[in-house]
Amino acid sequence: MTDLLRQEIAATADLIVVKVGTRVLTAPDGTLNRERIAQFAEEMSRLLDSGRKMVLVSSGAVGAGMDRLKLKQRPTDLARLQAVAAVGQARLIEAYDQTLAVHGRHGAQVLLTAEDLDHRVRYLNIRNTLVSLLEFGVLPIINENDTVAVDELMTTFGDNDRLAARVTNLLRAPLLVILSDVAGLYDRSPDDPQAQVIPVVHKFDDQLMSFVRDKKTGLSKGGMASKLEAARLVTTAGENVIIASGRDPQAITKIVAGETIGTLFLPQGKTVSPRKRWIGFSVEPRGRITVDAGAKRAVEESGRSLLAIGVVGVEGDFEKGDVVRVCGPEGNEVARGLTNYSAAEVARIRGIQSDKISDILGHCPYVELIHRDNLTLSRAAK
Ligand SMILES: Nc1ncnc2c1ncn2[C@@H]1O[C@H](COP(=O)(O)OP(=O)(O)O)[C@@H](O)[C@H]1O
Ligand SMILES: N[C@@H](CCC(=O)OP(=O)(O)O)C(=O)O
Repeated sequence: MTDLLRQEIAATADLIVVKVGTRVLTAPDGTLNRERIAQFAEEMSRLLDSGRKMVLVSSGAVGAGMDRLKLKQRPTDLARLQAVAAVGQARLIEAYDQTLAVHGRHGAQVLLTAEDLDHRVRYLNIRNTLVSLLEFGVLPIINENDTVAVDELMTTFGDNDRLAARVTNLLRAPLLVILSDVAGLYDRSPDDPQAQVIPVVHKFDDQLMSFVRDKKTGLSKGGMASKLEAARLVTTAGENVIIASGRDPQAITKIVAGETIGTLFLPQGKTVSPRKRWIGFSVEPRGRITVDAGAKRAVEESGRSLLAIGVVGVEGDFEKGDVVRVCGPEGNEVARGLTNYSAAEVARIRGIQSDKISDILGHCPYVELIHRDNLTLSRAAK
């Protein structure tokens, strides 16, 4: 079953986003592994030659910068990390480009921040640029813009795994491949000799999250938790993710041949429209609206718009047009949506019938607090 599925996914994935993490691209002392970069570039060239469109999300700027500046240890303070990444980013692209050129291909540097993807216009500009690069037969090589973004360098969450997921959703790519130093998602700590790779994940549940055994080290920051979050973002939008070992120099080639390697995460439901992907899986929400059980059902099960009458609470400092979380009475996120009213307005009209909104606010531009066309369910629709 899984093998047939893999073969079908491999055969139909005309556009593949590949994310390569720090652990694969750097030696244990943190410096850049140029041999691995050359292998990736060669593999990417072959796949481009075979007619697939490929996008690479590559970490490794800090490692490359350490090489250049002859640092033996990864800096721990932010400004120095950013400086090292700025030096290294140029080296990283150069290293990819050298091998790509041997195969008649070119790499293009694309540096992005989470905020770039929050803005609808910038988001569409990024999409247009990437699509044009693909039409030129060029390999876009994406990294977070470390000079301005601090998330990926310092925190445990906003890392290249999630950036890769957002780029996959932006391009509507059918497959995201995340390459790391592990063979896939293990059913227990990777250090445990009994640990087995889970070949396929059908559903995101609490048990899945319980397999995460991240130990934070100085090297990479995302860990398996952020890989699972990336997989959730992509599969909820209706596409596929494979986590596999980047230590295998043929990993992508094998995946494209439909071989059973790594962990395959299957789509969680129907394919989600491009605009709803942006709302649900790209933008960072600016606040939270808590709704009662009836409104939760209306949104989640009946696909209805959210009305003020079902709102019981509001948090955050959002404006009209911002994306907010919609949470049920127990606090669980039900959906994300573009709100028609600011946080201050929602606080005044919560629990109110729609025809009374203008009595309170003096105007009522919209009957719905969030229109259903602007709502994306956080769990896939059946
Ligand atoms: N259940 C698990 N299965 C596999 N790897 C896991 C698991 N839980 C935690 N990990 C850790 O996730 C690490 C990979 O993530 P990360 O360090 O962010 O690598 P990368 O630099 O490739 O992004 C592995 O080295 C492993 O220690
Ligand atoms: N952007 C930085 C850090 C990337 C990073 O740590 O990411 P990852 O290894 O994917 O968790 C770099 O290129 O070195």
